[in-house]
Amino acid sequence: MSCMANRVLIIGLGLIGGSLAKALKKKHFVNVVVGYDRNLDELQQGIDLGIIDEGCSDFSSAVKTADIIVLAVPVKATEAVLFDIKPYLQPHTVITDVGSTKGNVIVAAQNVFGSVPRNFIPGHPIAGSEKSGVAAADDTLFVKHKVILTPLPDSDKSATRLIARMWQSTGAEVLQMAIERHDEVLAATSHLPHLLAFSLVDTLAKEQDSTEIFRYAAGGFRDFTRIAASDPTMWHDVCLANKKQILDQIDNFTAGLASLRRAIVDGDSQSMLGVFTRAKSAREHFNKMLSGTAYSQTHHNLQVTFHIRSAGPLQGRISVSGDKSMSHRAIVLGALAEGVTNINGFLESEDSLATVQAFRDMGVVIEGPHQGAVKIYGVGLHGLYPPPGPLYLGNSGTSMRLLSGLLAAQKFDTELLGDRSLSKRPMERVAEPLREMGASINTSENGSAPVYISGGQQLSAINYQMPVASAQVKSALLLAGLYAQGVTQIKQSAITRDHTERMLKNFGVELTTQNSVVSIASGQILRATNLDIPADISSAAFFIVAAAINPGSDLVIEQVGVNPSRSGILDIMKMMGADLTLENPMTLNGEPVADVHVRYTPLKAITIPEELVSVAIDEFPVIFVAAAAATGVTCLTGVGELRYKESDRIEAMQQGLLRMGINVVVEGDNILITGGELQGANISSYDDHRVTMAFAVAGTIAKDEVRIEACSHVATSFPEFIEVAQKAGIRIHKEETNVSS
Ligand SMILES: O=C(O)C1=C[C@@H](OP(=O)(O)O)[C@@H](O)[C@H](O)C1
Ligand SMILES: C=C(OP(=O)(O)O)C(=O)O
Repeated sequence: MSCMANRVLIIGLGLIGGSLAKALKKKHFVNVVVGYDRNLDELQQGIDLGIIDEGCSDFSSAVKTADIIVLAVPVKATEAVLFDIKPYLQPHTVITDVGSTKGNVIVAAQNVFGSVPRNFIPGHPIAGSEKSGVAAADDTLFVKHKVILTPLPDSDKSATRLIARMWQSTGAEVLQMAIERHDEVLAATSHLPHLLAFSLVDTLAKEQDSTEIFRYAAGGFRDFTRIAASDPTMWHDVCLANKKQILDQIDNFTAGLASLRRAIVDGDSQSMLGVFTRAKSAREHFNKMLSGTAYSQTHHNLQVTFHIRSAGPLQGRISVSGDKSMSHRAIVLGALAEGVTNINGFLESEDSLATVQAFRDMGVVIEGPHQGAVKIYGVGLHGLYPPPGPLYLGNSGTSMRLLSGLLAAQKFDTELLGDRSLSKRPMERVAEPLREMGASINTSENGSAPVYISGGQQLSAINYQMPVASAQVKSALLLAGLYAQGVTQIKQSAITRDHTERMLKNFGVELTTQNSVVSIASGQILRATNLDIPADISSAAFFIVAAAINPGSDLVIEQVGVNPSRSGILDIMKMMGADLTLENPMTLNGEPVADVHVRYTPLKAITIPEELVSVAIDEFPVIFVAAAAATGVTCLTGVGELRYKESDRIEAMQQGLLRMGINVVVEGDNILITGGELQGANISSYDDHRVTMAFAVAGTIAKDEVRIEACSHVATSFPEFIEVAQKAGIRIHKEETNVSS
């Protein structure tokens, strides 16, 4: 089989055949594009418009000389066309088709040839338009569209490659699928929506006052029914060709609609909201999951670059968004509670939204977030439903680890997936103690995601000495402990954030912490509550450092959570000489909160005490920047955990600071940073939100512009970073480049 093609014969010059002809000619994929159409006017138009090189009105010579034959005819006509071309087919000729159902095309080939020829490679371009005819041919129709090839197990491999290359030359992305799967998937994603559009328009058109209805039909109706203008004959054929799969999908949809109808009849708000809130986020979610990118960014083709110039003083009062750790926990505990939990101050970031989506996938109705307000209809400890597929947790380590603990105790199986960064992070640190409790949980070969959890295991309490200082591990075990027989005890080697413990108490759960051992007994019920989430100290940290290093600054960051298990940044900055005061202290749902007031004073280098590492763990990227701005050599030890975050944060900070002219020496986990004058530079974000924001702060005191590449990840924890930074007086702007064009 030759892998080159000289002549392509396209049988059927409709929209698809015509567009393919035009694209192949434009890309010079072959020397000659020959067209055939029963309708001689169409054929003549194809020649006149320059869409084909040659037209033929009888098959014999065109088929004999073709290297590739594309059947671009209605699926129902496939058998007749194959029969007609059979006498002239040459052994080397590769045949393909463009039909939107594949099972029947295979049957047609069997009927004509006895068995499917090895060089017949069925295909289906997922592209189209409600327009038809060769005049509508568009050579860009397939660009960035998918084409599914469904070769049989014994199909010729080089023939498959040739057809794949043909489609790729038109700009399409080529995939392969088994025939049955193709027909099932298409029934759900293409055939059902078309039938719904036809049926809706037909039903409304039959109403007596249909003219009125259509006159006032708004955009929603038009969007939904656009495809009802598609070719009726083609859709008639599709329905017959893919009957079983289409009927299954209609039944599935009818059942869904019937249950929505029931909810409306019963005035069952929770069920109605369940359908609407899940559907609202589902499209976005699946796009993210398929592209392996972050969760809620709508413009994932945009490359975001930050530009920062040295600022004047930072002044005034700012507020930063809600605490990420508490936002995750509020969703988890609200979902497990009995009753309705209202949250205010919820962080609407990629990570916390990943947790929201996971619980929606497990049947929990969650309204919002809307301007920080979220309402969760708790389902109780045993009310979660099996999710319809893997739970996709984007970039969020907290979601994956906390959920591992919770899901290990459920009756159903789950699979947890993450993006590229999360898929590299260690998950055995939660899997291993959960196994000790009796969980059935597997991680990948290198101990990371995907995490597979088999449900239906009765867990037993353990006494666990944590080898790493990790609030995520502790929290996972506390959640599992809610279900495990006995009293689960977790001993910490260092202080880690205790938001889970504090928040569980808000939900009425009793637990104790004594001599760094946290104990929780199972059999307790969580009762819904209302929660106010304070501003995130980890986000405030960027402005604390920025104000501390920019002469003349006087900045207040309002209502920041200053829980001592999180406030290491304040201690470290004070030790370095920063002028920092806490004002208006208060308590919100058991969490200490205060306004943080920072005024500029020169910083001096220190040796950071190791016991402050775990209580400032996420702030180290920006602490590196404070050290770069301080006089002298700052020493850090025991920060190895930084290597297991969204990036290797030691490496990321060292490389970036070196580019800015700062001497950073790393020996194992010991780091020496010599303060100095920072230069402008191009910096890589390492796709890490905290690294990005830390270098934005470094840019405020650099001599020349700092440019940070790939910054969209700030949405992981702080989507409004740019706006807040500008408000504080930082000269930062973002440049967006469309990488798809
Ligand atoms: O429990 C939490 O919410 C978090 C704990 C920390 O991780 P480790 O538990 O891995 O230290 C921290 O780095 C992360 O940003 C949030
Ligand atoms: C490490 C972080 O988060 P997570 O572990 O949830 O991904 C972080 O926000 O810095």
